[in-house]
Amino acid sequence: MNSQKLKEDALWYHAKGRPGKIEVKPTKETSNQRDLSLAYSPGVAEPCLEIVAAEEKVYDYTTKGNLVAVITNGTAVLGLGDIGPAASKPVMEGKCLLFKIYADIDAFDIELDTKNIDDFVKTVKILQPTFGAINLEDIAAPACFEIEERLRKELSIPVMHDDQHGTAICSAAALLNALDLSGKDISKIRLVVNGAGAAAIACIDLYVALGVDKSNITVFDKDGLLHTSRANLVPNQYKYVTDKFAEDWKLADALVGADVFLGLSVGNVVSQDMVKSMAADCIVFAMANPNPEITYEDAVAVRPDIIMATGRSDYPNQVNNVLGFPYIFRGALDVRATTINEAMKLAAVKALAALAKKTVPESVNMTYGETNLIFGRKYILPKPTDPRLLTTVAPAVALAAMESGVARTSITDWDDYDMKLTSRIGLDNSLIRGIINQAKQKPKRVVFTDGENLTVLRAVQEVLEQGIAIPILLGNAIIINRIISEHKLTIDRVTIIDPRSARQEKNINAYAEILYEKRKRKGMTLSDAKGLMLHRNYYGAVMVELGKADVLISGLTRNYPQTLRPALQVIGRQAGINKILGMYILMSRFGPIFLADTTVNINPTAQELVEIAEMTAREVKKLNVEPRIAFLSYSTFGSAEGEDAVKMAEAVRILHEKRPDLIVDGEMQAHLPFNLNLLKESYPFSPLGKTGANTLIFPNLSSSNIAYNLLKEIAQIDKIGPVLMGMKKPIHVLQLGSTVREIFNMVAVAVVDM
Ligand SMILES: NC(=O)C1=CN([C@@H]2O[C@H](COP(=O)(O)OP(=O)(O)OC[C@H]3O[C@@H](n4cnc5c(N)ncnc54)[C@H](OP(=O)(O)O)[C@@H]3O)[C@@H](O)[C@H]2O)C=CC1
Ligand SMILES: CC(=O)C(=O)O
Ligand SMILES: [Mg+2]
Repeated sequence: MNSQKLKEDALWYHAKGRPGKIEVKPTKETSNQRDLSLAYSPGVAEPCLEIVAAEEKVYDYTTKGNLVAVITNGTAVLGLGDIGPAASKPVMEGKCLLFKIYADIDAFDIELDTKNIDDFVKTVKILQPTFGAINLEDIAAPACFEIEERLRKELSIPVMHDDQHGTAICSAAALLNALDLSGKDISKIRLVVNGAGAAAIACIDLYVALGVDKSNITVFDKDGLLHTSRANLVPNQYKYVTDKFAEDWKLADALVGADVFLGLSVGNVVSQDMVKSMAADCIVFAMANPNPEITYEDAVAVRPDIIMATGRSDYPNQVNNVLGFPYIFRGALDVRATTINEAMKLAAVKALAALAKKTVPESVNMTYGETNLIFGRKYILPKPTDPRLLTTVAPAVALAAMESGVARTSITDWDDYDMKLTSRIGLDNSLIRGIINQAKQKPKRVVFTDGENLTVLRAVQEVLEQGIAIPILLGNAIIINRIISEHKLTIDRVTIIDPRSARQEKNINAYAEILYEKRKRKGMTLSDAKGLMLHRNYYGAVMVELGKADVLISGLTRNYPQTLRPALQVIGRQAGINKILGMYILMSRFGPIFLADTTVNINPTAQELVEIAEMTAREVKKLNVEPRIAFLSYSTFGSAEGEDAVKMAEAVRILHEKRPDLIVDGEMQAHLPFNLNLLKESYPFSPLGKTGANTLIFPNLSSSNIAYNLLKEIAQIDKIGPVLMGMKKPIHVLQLGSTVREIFNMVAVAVVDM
């Protein structure tokens, strides 16, 4: 993306809707007078009194145990420098967002308008009762060293300066793995560091703890080499002064023959010549944000043997503290640690380094558009979207806290902890990101029958921008171009076809012949077929049938069967398939939930439900998710009588016999596969007891349709669909009211679903 476009998009992203990136949401019901009298006066007095009697109870009755303050004074914001507290707020909100999406930690940003160390420390100390932990962020050295040290001493909750220790932990894991790949001995490497601030000094401290020889380290800041003669250094920096070289030694001199370069300073201060001069198999971590000390392209262009990393997500090897802080704090909070100590930091380093050597889940490969991410020079650390980070790093940190005696509670059932961690983060984002990336690899020609619809056109613009498909629009070109220009959309070089225009007459005649051949023994005349071909749903369907397009996206309509009819008449079902059916994907906090059949079969028999479940399972697998299927009912394992309950039980029986490879159970009430404690306790025999269900089969169309509409409206859950299954070619009908994002996601799924 070019920098002007990035600027526009980033500003729009931050300003749209509710400005900013985070909000506060109640976690308890507040719908009636009773709820309110519990939430607030008089009921609220009761937890207050409990906490008065035993202060630890604050963790049981309030958000404290899951609440982190992200605190800054805006003096070293990314590599932007001292931009002040207000301007730092977008970055701090960003950190809060990352805490939430990666580790389900609630975080508030607090920007303090002071550079006075005493005021800073005093303020944070006063804030202590509110929070479970303090994440200090983007506070410049040397003040940050004293601030952190004093707060760690004076507070009884964990305090970590992320730019120091989060960065040190992630880059140390990267260094261990890079040395492993280059076959170098940590005690012998020559390390050159640019930047002697918060991040750099903490990284060097940790590298030394891991075995780097202090006498092999040279450090530079804005004023040059950290030399024994320098008078303007603080004790933390003074640890790394040298007298081996002249005071005016330059970075370029130091890099000759160096094994490792660590950049935590500002962008574009390292040249290609400097990298060229480094030792064989050199390691370059250019970690300044947003612009690294040298760009990835420039560095690898001159050194094919390099192991290169930056802080950015758009190149291989992102070494960024986002791989650390969410999980370090998660582990610390979960055992109510009093601090984050060296043992916990080292545990995080080892967990991160080891995770990079494990087989990468398919969902992560898909997210990055890779076919096979594997430990090596371009993959030395896990990717930030890897869901295993939470279940790997947080337990390692929690265990280290327990073993080193700083935990106030312990975890005893680690399997249960693993399950709780998994359920904290839905896999929804990674699923759709994976699908989008897969679509980008092989974009297909998608014909949109509603080319004159603004929502469709907005989605088409997004499709073009992300390169997931090659759109073809059906509709009147004058109308379409007018909408594009009125709404300042950037849709160019797109094919527009108007079946009603004179230019299409030849095609209409040829396409009508196709339809006529298929329907002539079902009462259709050639003239009927010609008339129908003027309708875009018929015209689009024939395009797909003839291979002039790969996918048809039609709708937006309330009348689903009517919109589907042209596709059924022209394209028809896959061989051997008796049913077509629709599936919705709901992006829930439990991860993606697949619902079927939500669109076609009004009252399927047990046998038909078996077919629906098998087809749905196949589709879910195509999206790289292992289906775990629950057959839903008002009855659980025979608890109630009735035709529908018996039908569902019968379908499960058939499926157990026919497909022992599938994880299936039921009939069961809808809450059970999402309330694992209850399911395990009451029905320990159920194969869904361990992980719950992600694929829900409904007894009939009424129940499925009601369920997904209720869920999406009341819970405001994003949905994709309906994904139509069983057709010979990918045809999908949008529902009236589909949003731009829903249409875009539908296109991505349709492209992948071929
Ligand atoms: N990838 C990641 O995960 C992380 C990256 N960073 C990045 O590291 C950088 C530093 O952050 P942080 O340590 O918090 O900030 P600090 O302000 O504490 O430190 C900045 C350091 O860089 C030095 N510096 C500035 N300009 C130059 C230059 N031209 N040549 C050499 N040194 C220079 C400063 O020297 P002086 O004191 O003389 O001004 C100072 O020592 C930022 O770009 C930040 O985005 C930080 C944390 C995590
Ligand atoms: C990543 C980060 O914390 C920084 O660049 O400051
Ligand atoms: Mg930072």
